[in-house]
Amino acid sequence: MKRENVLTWDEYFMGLAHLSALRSKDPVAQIGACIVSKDMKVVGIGYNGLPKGCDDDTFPWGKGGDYLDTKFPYVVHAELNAILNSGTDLSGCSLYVSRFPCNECAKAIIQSGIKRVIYESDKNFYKDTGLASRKMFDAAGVTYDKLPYCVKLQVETEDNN
Ligand SMILES: O=c1ccn([C@H]2C[C@H](O)[C@@H](COP(=O)(O)O)O2)c(=O)[nH]1
Ligand SMILES: [Zn+2]
Repeated sequence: MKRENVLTWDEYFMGLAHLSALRSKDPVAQIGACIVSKDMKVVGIGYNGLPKGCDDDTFPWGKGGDYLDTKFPYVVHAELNAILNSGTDLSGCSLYVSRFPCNECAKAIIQSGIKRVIYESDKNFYKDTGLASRKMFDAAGVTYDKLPYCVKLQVETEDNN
């Protein structure tokens, strides 16, 4: 008899986004993103991190003080990294991301041809950045759906092997 109660597709792809987020060096926010094609193949994955050649130990990770001494001007957002890592046509794809995208990521999402965003945290959703994202998504016909926090990485035990 087959196993029941396996992960749904949404849980599976959001789970991959979470796994990717674990690579982030940001001490405050670890964001993961996973792009999925119409035929349910993973075509891009990413997390928030510094651009190539920018040393994790040299660049700042703080949020306070001078703008140039904070992480904000330097970190590549998870969604953008997933798009840049994909190297393929993303028309009609879905993007799973652990936090609702900021307006800069929204622009990249729209321009890449992604048509659906599935997110978990709505930390940005009601901020100006999230409002701008929604305004652009609505105009461009990109849908966005919130997933409940239901994804847990399960450690194998003898019982569930
Ligand atoms: O759409 C987004 C927005 C932000 N991020 C990344 C960028 C930073 O590393 C953190 C945000 O840090 P806070 O301390 O929560 O301000 O998240 C992203 O990947 N995608
Ligand atoms: Zn962003």
